[in-house]
Amino acid sequence: MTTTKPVAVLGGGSFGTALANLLAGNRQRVLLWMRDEQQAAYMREHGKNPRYLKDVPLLKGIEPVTDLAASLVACDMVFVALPSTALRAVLEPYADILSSKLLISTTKGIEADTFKLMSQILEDIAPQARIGVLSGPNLAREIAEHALTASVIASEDADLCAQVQLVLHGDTFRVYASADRFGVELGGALKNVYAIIAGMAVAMGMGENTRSMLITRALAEMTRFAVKLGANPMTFLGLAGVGDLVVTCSSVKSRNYQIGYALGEGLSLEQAVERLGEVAEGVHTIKVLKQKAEELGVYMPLVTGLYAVLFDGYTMKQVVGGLMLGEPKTEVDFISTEGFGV
Ligand SMILES: NC(=O)c1ccc[n+]([C@@H]2O[C@H](COP(=O)([O-])OP(=O)(O)OC[C@H]3O[C@@H](n4cnc5c(N)ncnc54)[C@H](O)[C@@H]3O)[C@@H](O)[C@H]2O)c1
Ligand SMILES: O=P(O)(O)OC[C@H](O)CO
Repeated sequence: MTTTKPVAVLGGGSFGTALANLLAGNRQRVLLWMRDEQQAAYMREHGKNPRYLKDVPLLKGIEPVTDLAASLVACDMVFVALPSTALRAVLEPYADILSSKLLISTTKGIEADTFKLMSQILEDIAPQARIGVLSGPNLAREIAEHALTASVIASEDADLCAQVQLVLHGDTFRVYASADRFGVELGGALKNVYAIIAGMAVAMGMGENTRSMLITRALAEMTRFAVKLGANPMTFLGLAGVGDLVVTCSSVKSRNYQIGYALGEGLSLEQAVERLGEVAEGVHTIKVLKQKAEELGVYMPLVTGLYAVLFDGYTMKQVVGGLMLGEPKTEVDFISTEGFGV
């Protein structure tokens, strides 16, 4: 299916590039917006991104551009693939133009001062816009290399979901719809924190039992937190919950995992971030999440442990000791514990 107007993708990084190719592969015209004119000029001339997914040819139909206002005016559907730290500042000046658009966030982060998810920021900026979230186990590199992939478009607006399915569905990319925007988006933001822990654990030589324990307890922890905020726990059993958690905690292609791996090798957080040179949202999320969990009184030992290692000078060994020797507990939160006394 092709729409008559081009589709806008905002962000010239890995995900913006992969998404633009996916859309162009479905014969959509794409305006791929980035802030750097030199980068856009290089992409127009060489048909490749000089910095991200460098070896992936850009498909015909993608126009790298730097005029944000003109790009937004030209399109009805806008995918946002900007870092969470930049999204509000970049888009706020264009509130009027954004009001009539379909805005789909792909950014998996949480705003520091407000604890808002990215689609909530889009709502703040353009309350009249139609808003959705695309999330799932979606490593940019694998999408660009046509690995079979599934994702979730989540919105209260069923027509928006259908339109996004139409432009993205293809031989290698399948899109499921969900009405639980909050749960889908929260899952994508929370899993980054656990991927840092997983990377760290791998660098320190963890076994397969340990990986399984970590991912499963991470799922329990993030679901407990999400339920406290009013989310539907069932969403966490889907692609945007456990699906994304598994891929991000298992893949060396995940940047959050790479940050954790570097920490496990003994680098400081600053060194790890510098070595990566790309966005790893979990580095920001851990701070606000720890604070929010305390505020809400939600038990999140993995989050507390990672925070202690990153910012309070604890060693991984001390934290792991505390976790393993903690008081005995029952397992799945949502099963009755009557008679267990815990
Ligand atoms: N890469 C993936 O596999 C993937 C998959 C799904 C979702 N995401 C999400 O997409 C978002 C973007 O990640 P990415 O992988 O593209 O990051 P990236 O590090 O590959 O690229 C980030 C891009 O944002 C640009 N940028 C930074 N600050 C900017 C600003 N103020 N104005 C305009 N552009 C700015 C950078 O120049 C760069 O082009 C993140 O929230 C990430 O969680 C990424
Ligand atoms: O590379 P990461 O760690 O930002 O993860 C990318 C995607 O979110 C995986 O679904």
